[in-house]
Amino acid sequence: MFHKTNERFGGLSNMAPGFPITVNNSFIRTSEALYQACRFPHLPEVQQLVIEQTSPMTAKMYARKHLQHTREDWDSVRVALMRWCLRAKLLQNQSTFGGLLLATEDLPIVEYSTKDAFWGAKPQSDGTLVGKNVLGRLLMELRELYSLNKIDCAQLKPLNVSDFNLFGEKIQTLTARLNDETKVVSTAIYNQEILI
Ligand SMILES: Nc1nc(O)c(N)c(N[C@@H]2O[C@H](COP(=O)(O)O)[C@@H](O)[C@H]2O)n1
Repeated sequence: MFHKTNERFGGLSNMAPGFPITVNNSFIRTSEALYQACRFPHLPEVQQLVIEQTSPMTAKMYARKHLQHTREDWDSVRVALMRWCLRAKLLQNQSTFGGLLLATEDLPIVEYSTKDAFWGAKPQSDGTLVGKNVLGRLLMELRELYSLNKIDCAQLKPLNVSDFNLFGEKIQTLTARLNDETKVVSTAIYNQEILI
């Protein structure tokens, strides 16, 4: 289970600092900011302000102010967008985020949340956690693919949804960061698997 970003597995949270993502040459501090920016592909100026926020929570709060302008199909694409944002976080932070994911071994991953029973699970009076835990499920899915070397560790193609844009331009294929040592090893294994 993860809750606060400064705890052992806090890096699994989209709110965790230290796992930046570069999209179309734009530096994005957190997967939360990237995910929230994806609400507004038709409003580059709102995306800019979301991404400029120095904390992921203020990025989310800023997006909240513009909720009424969220893309109309949001509810049907948000899980796929979150999956893609997590893939992007992993692609460009393999030695850190990838290491953390693998360190969870085969434990269940649950985001403890007092308010969000969709992405996470909420504590009940009997001590259990109840919720859809969609973020935890996506993280477990990603962990499985990553641990089985079933992920391309060199690049990530844009998601196949309409208007997948950042600052007025189509999101291009993302590439891994060159100084991410784990990537090199994982990519080699991935490529071997493809070649076999
Ligand atoms: N308000 C809030 N505080 C936190 O500490 C959280 N971890 C979250 N959850 C994250 O919010 C994102 C979803 O945002 P939407 O509600 O869909 O706009 C997602 O990253 C959750 O993990 N929320």
